[in-house]
Amino acid sequence: TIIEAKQSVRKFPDGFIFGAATASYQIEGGWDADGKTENIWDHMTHKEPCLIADCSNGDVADDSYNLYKRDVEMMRELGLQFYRFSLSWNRILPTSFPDKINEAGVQYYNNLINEMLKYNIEPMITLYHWDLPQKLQDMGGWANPHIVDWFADYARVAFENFGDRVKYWITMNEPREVCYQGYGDVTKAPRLNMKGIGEYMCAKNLLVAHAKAYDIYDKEFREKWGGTVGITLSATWHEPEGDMDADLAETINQFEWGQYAHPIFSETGDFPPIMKEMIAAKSAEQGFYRSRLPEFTPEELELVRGSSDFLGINHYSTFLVRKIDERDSFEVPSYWDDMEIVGYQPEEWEGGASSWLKVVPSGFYKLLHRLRELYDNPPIMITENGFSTRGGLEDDNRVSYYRLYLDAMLDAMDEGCDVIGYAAWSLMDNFEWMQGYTERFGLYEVDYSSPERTRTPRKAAFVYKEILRSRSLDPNYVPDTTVMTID
Ligand SMILES: O=S(=O)(O)CCCN1CCN(CCO[C@@H]2O[C@H](CO)[C@@H](O)[C@H](O)[C@H]2O)CC1
Repeated sequence: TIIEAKQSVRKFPDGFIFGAATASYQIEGGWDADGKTENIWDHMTHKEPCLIADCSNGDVADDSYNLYKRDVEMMRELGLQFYRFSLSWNRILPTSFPDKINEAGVQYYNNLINEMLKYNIEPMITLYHWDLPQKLQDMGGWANPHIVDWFADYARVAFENFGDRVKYWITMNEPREVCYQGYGDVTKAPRLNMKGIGEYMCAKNLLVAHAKAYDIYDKEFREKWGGTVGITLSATWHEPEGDMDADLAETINQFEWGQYAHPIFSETGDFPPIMKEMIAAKSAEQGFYRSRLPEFTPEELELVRGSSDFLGINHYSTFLVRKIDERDSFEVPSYWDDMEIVGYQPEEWEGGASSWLKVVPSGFYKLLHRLRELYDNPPIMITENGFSTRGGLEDDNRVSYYRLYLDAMLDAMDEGCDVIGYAAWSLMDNFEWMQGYTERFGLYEVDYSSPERTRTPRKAAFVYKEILRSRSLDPNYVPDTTVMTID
């Protein structure tokens, strides 16, 4: 189905900011350089290399640990206003705790931040983008309530060292992927697979940890530095097919991103009521003495509610939903059995290299309106949106994806959704987790066969550059891709 972008040229509002995003484990390399210690992705990829599609890892990745000046040059070529990147917890704190600060690690991030500020590119830091210190995972990781203080102590060190120059902070990247895929399944490190139990313990502790970090910024740093702190949620849009009742779609949206948005952005706080009801009923049925969904204490509820200045959203695609039936065999207990719903995407939908990435711009539009309705129109920063291919510079399908999704976003903004900025995922190809380097998301292609990890702009980089330069969306713009300049 060819989805036509509108033919008119559309302007972005003044004040709207454009960027691009990456993450530490996916780009830095230097996995054990200058005192950095092991995280759960180092550990997993070294222990079982071929869990990754191409048996690769992030030991070197894009080598941004050494090539960050080229990265900043690329940001200048694109004309980025901001760049979202994440800190490697144990590049800064080798023991995971603040008893020892690794000056070389702090220096790397200071070098990157200072190089960006030299060219007026705003740094946006994600404190946690999945690379937990292995030592903390050995002590239970996100299932251990002590992680609240471990994370808060780490956050304070980051605020102290970079907060004078960094005004945009994101505590967590995609809690649902951390908890469901890492603790309730085997599709992300640490692959604990404690279905129906681990992901909910992780969810509660991670939310409290996030809130404690927010509170620290609020009380100890906001007065003197005036930055903003938010959280980034992965938000897939789900919708009913045909005459299926809309409640099914609403339930899976609430289990997927409402699980984290409701405790922070809703009037009442706490997990979504539908989640509490369904998991409590299932737990009783299954003989548990108490619900498998942990409870917040009254103090925790208060700490979490309202603990974000903006809502970061990573959106890529849309799923249809159906009730679980005899075709399915979800384990009991499990996240999927708890909601008795499953998402799926029709074969004929046009997609990217990632199995779950179908081109459905209308889903983005609907998601933005739903978030506006549910949480009283919070300021939303699109912290990731992008398209994967198998490689190649003539990426017309990536160009089309960006145009369609930015067009859908402008429609939602024209109708009142408070979207304040947008970051393309990703500045350059990088380690795509369990898919290794087989799925490419970069505006710039990275050559992994060259020790220099040469970065080359794709057609989409030239188109994105023009969108940022003209601050408008022209579906008929044809870029001259012969040379990339810094304007
Ligand atoms: O419901 S299911 O579990 O059957 C599948 C739902 C679809 N998921 C939604 C979340 N998305 C996270 C994307 O993950 C984000 O996007 C980038 C590209 O993957 C990563 O490289 C980034 O690190 C990450 O922040 C992966 C696909």
